[in-house]
Formats: sequence, structure tokens, C-alpha cells
Amino acid sequence: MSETDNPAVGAPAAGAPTAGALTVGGPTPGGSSAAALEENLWPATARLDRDGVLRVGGVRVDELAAEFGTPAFVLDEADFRARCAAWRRAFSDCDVYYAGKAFLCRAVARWVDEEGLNLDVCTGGELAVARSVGFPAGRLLFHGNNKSVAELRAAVAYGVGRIVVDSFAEIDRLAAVAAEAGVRQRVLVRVTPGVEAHTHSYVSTGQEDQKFGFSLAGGAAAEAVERVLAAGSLELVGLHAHIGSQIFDTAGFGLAAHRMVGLLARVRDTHDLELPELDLGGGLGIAYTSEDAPLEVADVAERLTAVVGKECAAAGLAVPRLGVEPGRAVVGPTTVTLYEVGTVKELPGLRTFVSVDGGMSDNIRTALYDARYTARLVSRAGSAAAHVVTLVGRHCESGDVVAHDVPLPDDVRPGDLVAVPASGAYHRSMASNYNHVTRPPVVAVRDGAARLIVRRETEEDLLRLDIDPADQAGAAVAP
Ligand SMILES: Cc1ncc(COP(=O)(O)O)c(C=O)c1O
Ligand SMILES: N[C@@H](CCCC[NH3+])C(=O)O
Repeated sequence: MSETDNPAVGAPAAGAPTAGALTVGGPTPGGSSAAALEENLWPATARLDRDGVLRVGGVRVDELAAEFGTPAFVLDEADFRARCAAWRRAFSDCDVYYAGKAFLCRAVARWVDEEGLNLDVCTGGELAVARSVGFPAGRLLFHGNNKSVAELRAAVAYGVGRIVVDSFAEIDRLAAVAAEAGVRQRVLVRVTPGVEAHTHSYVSTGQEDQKFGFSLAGGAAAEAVERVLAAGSLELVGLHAHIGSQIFDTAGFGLAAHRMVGLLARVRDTHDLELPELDLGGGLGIAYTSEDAPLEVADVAERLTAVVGKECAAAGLAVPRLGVEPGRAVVGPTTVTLYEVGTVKELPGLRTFVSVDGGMSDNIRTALYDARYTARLVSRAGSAAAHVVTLVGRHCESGDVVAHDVPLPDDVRPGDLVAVPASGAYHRSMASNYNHVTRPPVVAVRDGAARLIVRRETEEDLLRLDIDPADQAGAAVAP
């Protein structure tokens, strides 16, 4: 997403109050000591009021905290929709699948549909969300390296447009499921193109040594193509590759595209068949701190279409319809996590810990990937002097860090609200109940109004799954 693609950055948001509000990166009149919001890190409609309070979607976060409590995910709906539209524009003749694993709920599935994007689901659970809002089945794509027979049956029964097969066992299973349902299921074969993405090893999926897909170099991909073609109940429509996530350069995408076109040419040569589709997955990185410099979606689109076009021309192939599957780049920047500060603990000569009322149960990425985040005081301007603190959560775990080395005003105190930007992707979707902490709500804000799209979990929710000993009688397994 480029600055210019994003109409709300630096300009008043539609419906957002402007009197008394400061624009992103704008001046700070009125004597406020609040530093401007860093560009690219905050949702498009984020503004600072004169008193230093953050507004998103035209709503003050102190009011959000009063109404919905903390921690809470605050999602800028206009930004989400604008990002969907930017992807659709950039990849105009392609299929853009929003990767629901980044964050999915019914409202989001609706927005994705309304903005004309398709949807990538990777479990029966994500499929159930899509189904519950009647997401058009033909625009769904189903991923996963170990889909169960029940999930395959559910997908086929709903009429999911494409299923990406990931193992030989799954080809057999899906062929049987489709035959049993009396349909010919469209499939893509997931290929491991042997590309090392420059990202954290846990989110790198293009290299040979990993659990996803069929190896291109080792010949498994070619064999998978052959087996799908031999299954009467399956229709092979294309190939798929996804090299990893949080990627900042186009070289890996370009190399993967090059190799995948090579495989399309081999399929043509071997089977006299030109596959009509090539899906190059997701993975475009976003800024979590001002050190990160993400690629523009338009540049990625241009690069990928150019590489595929050139390679196809060289191989004498018709250009296939491209697919892409952005998750993080659509939802990541749209959301901030709002926390309340509970304690400030100074360890002289060591560090200052600022504890908030969430932590690794709503953001596991810091502990899991050593991810870097920033945060800011958002309920008042704070003192001009800043000190660098470690923002930690409330969990029974020393590694429960929300953000390392965050500069906060040195008068930060209990009761303050702090916000962590860029927390829309893989936060709520990876949230847990560790320590029996209830998962935060997601509040959508737009045009000065806020509404719950995922409510806060309650202790009652936790106990509902936990069977009362009084009801367990007779359920014991016989010795
Ligand atoms: C197959 C596939 N497609 C799309 C995505 C979305 O990736 P990202 O959120 O980095 O765009 C992922 C996650 O890495 C994935 O595994
Ligand atoms: N969950 C990861 C990305 C993996 C995406 C799924 N293949 C993250 O938070 O960055």
C-alpha cells in the first residue's frame, strides 16, 4: 500500500472530526507534548487530539476503553476496506484471496466479500465462519497440510471453489470424498519451490526442508500433478506456492514465480496441458516499527506480473491467471491493541518494566518470533522526557513481553492507556487463554462510531468448556 493509495493518511478521515484533531505526522499545536504518530505504523484514520488522546475511526480511545474495557483490539474498518480495494486495484486481473488465518470473523468475511476479494481458509473452523455469512463458495480456497476427511467433506459439500492439495495421502482422500459427493473438485497442487525467503525461520515456507507442499526439485510436485490428473473426481486447475511471511523484498517472489512457470511448462510438455492458474501465495511484510520499510503492493503486482509474463513468453505458454493471498498486509496495519497500564517497576541500573493488562495471550508474536513492536501513551500527552521501557504483560512467564525497548514518557503511570500499532494480523487469531485469561474483544471503528465485532470472552465462556465434576459421574473410562 502506498502512501498515495491510502487516502486517509495525512488527510482528514471521512467522518472523523477534524477540529482539535492532529493529523498523522502533523504539527502538535496547543502546547501538547505528544509526538506525532509515525507514518505507516498506525491505522489510516488514526489522529491525535490536542490533549494527546488517540482517535481511530473518529473515536477517542479513552471512550473506547470506558465502553469496551481493555485490553481491546481496535480495528479501523475504513482502512481495512481501503487496503482490500488497493489489492484489488493492483492485482486487477488476478484472484486476490484474503488469508483468513491473519484474522477472521464474520464481519471481516462480509467486508472481504463486499470489497470483491476472495477468501483463503485453512481449517474447517475458518470455513465455518465463511459459511455462516454465506460467503460465495466458488470464491473460497481451502489450504492446509493435514485437512481431515470431515473438513474435506465440508468443503466439497459447500462447493469450495479450489482446494490446495498438500500431500499424496490428501490427493487420495479428496478424490474419494469428491467421488462420494458425485462432484469434480477443482484443485491446485501446492509446490515447494526451493526458495529461501528472508524472514524468520518459523514463517519461511518456500525452502525444501519443511512440512508444506510437494518438492519441485525432488520431483514430488510433478508426481502430484500426475496423480491429480489421474483422479477422475479431481480437476487440476493450477499450481500454488507460498514462500513465507513478513517478506520485504521482491527477489524471493520473483524467483518462485520463475520456477513455477518452469513447472507449468514441464506440465505442458509432459501432459499436453496448459494449466490456467498460478497462485503465488501471500507474505508481503508490513511495518511494525519505523525501522521496517514494506514494499508497495503496486510494485509487487508489477514485478510478479512482469516476471510471469516474461517467463511465459519465453516458454511459449499462455499467461495463467495469477492468484495472491495477502493476510498480514491487509489486516495487520488496521488494528491497534489498547492496554491499560497496571504497574511501573523501576529496577535501578537495569530497566523499567511497564506492565499492561494483556500480554502473550493476545500477542504471542514477540515471544514466538522475537518480533519487534512499538507502543505509545494514548490517553494523554505525557511528559516531554521519554525513557526506554520494557512493556510486559500480566502472564506467569518471564518471556511475556509485549514490546522491547519502547520509549514512553517518563511520567507513565497506572491507569494510563497505551496502544500497540500493527496488531491486526496473527494477534487475535493466535490469542490463547493462557493462565485462564479471557481473550480481548475486537471493536470496529468507523466514521465516529464503534461496534463490537467479536465480544470479550468471559469467565463463563471459559467454564462452559470445563465439565463440572458433578456432571462427570459415570463418564470415567473403565479400568
Ligand atoms: C498458504 C498461505 N497463504 C497465505 C498466507 C498469508 O501470509 P501473509 O499473512 O504473510 O500475507 C499464509 C501464511 O503465511 C499461507 O501459509
Ligand atoms: N503467524 C505468523 C505467520 C505465519 C502465517 C501462516 N502461514 C506471524 O505471526 O507472523
